Amino acid sequence: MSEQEQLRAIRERIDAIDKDLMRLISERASCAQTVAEIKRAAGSGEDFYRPEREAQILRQVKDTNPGPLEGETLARLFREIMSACLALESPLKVAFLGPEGTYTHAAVLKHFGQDVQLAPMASLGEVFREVEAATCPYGVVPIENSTEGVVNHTLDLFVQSPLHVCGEVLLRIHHHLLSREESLDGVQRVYAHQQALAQCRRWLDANLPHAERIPLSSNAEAAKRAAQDTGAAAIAGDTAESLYGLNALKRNIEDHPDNTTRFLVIGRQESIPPSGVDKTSVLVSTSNRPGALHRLLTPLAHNGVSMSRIESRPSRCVNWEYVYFLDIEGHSADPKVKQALAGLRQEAELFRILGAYPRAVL
Ligand SMILES: C=C(O[C@@H]1C=C(C(=O)O)C=C[C@H]1O)C(=O)O
Repeated sequence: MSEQEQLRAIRERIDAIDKDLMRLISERASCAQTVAEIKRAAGSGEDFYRPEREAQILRQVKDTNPGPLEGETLARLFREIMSACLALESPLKVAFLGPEGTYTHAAVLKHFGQDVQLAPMASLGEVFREVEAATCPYGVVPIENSTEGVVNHTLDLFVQSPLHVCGEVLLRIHHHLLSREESLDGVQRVYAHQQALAQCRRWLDANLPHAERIPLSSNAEAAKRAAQDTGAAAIAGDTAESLYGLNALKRNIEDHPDNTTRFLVIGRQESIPPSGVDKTSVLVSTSNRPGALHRLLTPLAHNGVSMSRIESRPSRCVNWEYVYFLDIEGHSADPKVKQALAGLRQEAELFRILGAYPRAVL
């Protein structure tokens, strides 16, 4: 067979596969519609999103991937198929720290897919309020960064909010220096979110030691300003770069190449059923007595439950008293986690399960 004939044959095969894919995806979408009809008929409300089921499907795709595509790549494609199917049932509206172009925006798309309805908010407080007021069923907020640590404002909002955690998103963060200027010599001011300035501190010290660093409410806001301002640059990501038509004077200026931010999905649902690979987040406080924290955490050790994170924040009620945020491995409904939590509850003055939710898959 000549090269032309070989190519024609393989392209015919690809066309036939595409037809099959189209038929199968449409059949899958009809099934999702039927799920919605069954739930509506049973009167079980308009809440069709099932995070634990989505996590299981994505995990299954990664675990049974036959190749040659990467498991992560195949899971991303399935993420979009599910997003489109869910939008057919009922479009999902998600509040996040806007404007469009923030890293939180990118986290929303990574977790929910492209078919989500975006509700950009001006502050983290507004994201919480929007979800509390049921204007949006879900919100996405940054919680910690691998270089800069915890986002204190988010933790403080959790202390006062009745909302629950129903998912987590991990996003590799690449920062670029974006500007209307043609070269670094023209940059006198750098706008960015405080976290981004901190994550690029060494690069800025070495390359723009004399430029003023101006913290703003978000990186997208910084990009917007840099687009209007001569002599200015912004630190922001890919989405902001294309959205605000800026040049990347330098890409990937983050001090740590594996710079990752973790986001939480917040909602009003009290608990998400176990997906098989889950985490539980808990808020506790204890009196300021010797050994109090040790006693508080003992039930975790006794039940063989591992804690992946502990953060403390001032309680804001009494000086030098703290609340602790714990992330533990497993779901609050797993027998040993349940037992550990019961012990913790007895030792703690304040005890609240913020949520049990699937560990990030993508
Ligand atoms: C189809 C369902 O609803 C939604 C859509 C899903 C999908 O497309 O696979 C999975 C979970 C839900 O978010 C369901 O409840 O199974």
